[in-house]
Amino acid sequence: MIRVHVPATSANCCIGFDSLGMALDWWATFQFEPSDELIITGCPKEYANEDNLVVQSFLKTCQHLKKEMPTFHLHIDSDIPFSRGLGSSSTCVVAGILACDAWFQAHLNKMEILEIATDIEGHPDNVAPCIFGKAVCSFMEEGKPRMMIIPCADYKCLAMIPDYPIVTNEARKVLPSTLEYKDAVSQVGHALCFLQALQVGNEMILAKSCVDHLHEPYRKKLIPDYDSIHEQCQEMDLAMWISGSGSTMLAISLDPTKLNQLQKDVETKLSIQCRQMPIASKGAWVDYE
Ligand SMILES: Nc1ncnc2c1ncn2[C@@H]1O[C@H](COP(=O)(O)OP(=O)(O)OP(=O)(O)O)[C@@H](O)[C@H]1O
Ligand SMILES: N[C@@H](CCO)C(=O)O
Repeated sequence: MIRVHVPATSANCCIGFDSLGMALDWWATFQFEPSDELIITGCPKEYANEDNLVVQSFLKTCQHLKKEMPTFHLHIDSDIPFSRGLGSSSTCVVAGILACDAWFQAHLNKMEILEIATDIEGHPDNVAPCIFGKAVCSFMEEGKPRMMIIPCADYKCLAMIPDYPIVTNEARKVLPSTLEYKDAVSQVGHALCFLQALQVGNEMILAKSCVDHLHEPYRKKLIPDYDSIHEQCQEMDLAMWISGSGSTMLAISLDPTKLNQLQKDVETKLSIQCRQMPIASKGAWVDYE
């Protein structure tokens, strides 16, 4: 039996649209056993068929390795919610690729895995930290991802998870096609300072560098609770962003008491479910039985 353990991720991190993400210490497990036919358990019925993203990612990896697609029993054990901006689709993609690699003992290296995963997801910002852990920044060069791992100071994360989904494809349709030059200049400055503050643990600069021009101004309209949470985070000098394409919002801090206070307010005043976790220091991994 092959078991793949895969972390949730928070992409964009405010200023890094499609190019920055971090792995969260919140794990899903995907178990694969040989079987005479494809069986999928542990997920809603509508996903229990060959279109399942895990199965499709396994198939794509078979094609890459020039191997026949085997049949297996896939059991998914995940409480990472769908379409909430916590990288649930990336967990499926990375799990399918790693399982196929393990099945055929192909020993793909992590960059090859990232290339296949990016091809499937369309952008590397979730799949890269899912594979490598920590925070990862990336860009695309002639269709291939280039990336750097960013070691992070000891930040804790608070995920504030509304009870409504936002499908990534829909959330991409609200984005503009052009950007003012002055906004591009502002974005570069904020992004550079964000990365440095993330590494060295400068919480004040991290909070101030959370100003985005690429997606948050457009997507916040899809999240009715954004404005009040954003306002409270600004008052508390807390870094906060729309996680992935939403609807989750993530706040991070070195000081757990600040996150506890925010969590209490968000749960009681807005009835939004919260969960705290550190940044995951490692990425997806496989074990065998
Ligand atoms: N446990 C699961 N079982 C089967 N399919 C899943 C599972 N989790 C996620 N998926 C697939 O991923 C899709 C959700 O992807 P989507 O990109 O909309 O959201 P997300 O990955 O959760 O958020 P984001 O990309 O913003 O972080 C689902 O429609 C389904 O196809
Ligand atoms: N960068 C992606 C992450 C969600 O998959 C987006 O914001 O659309």
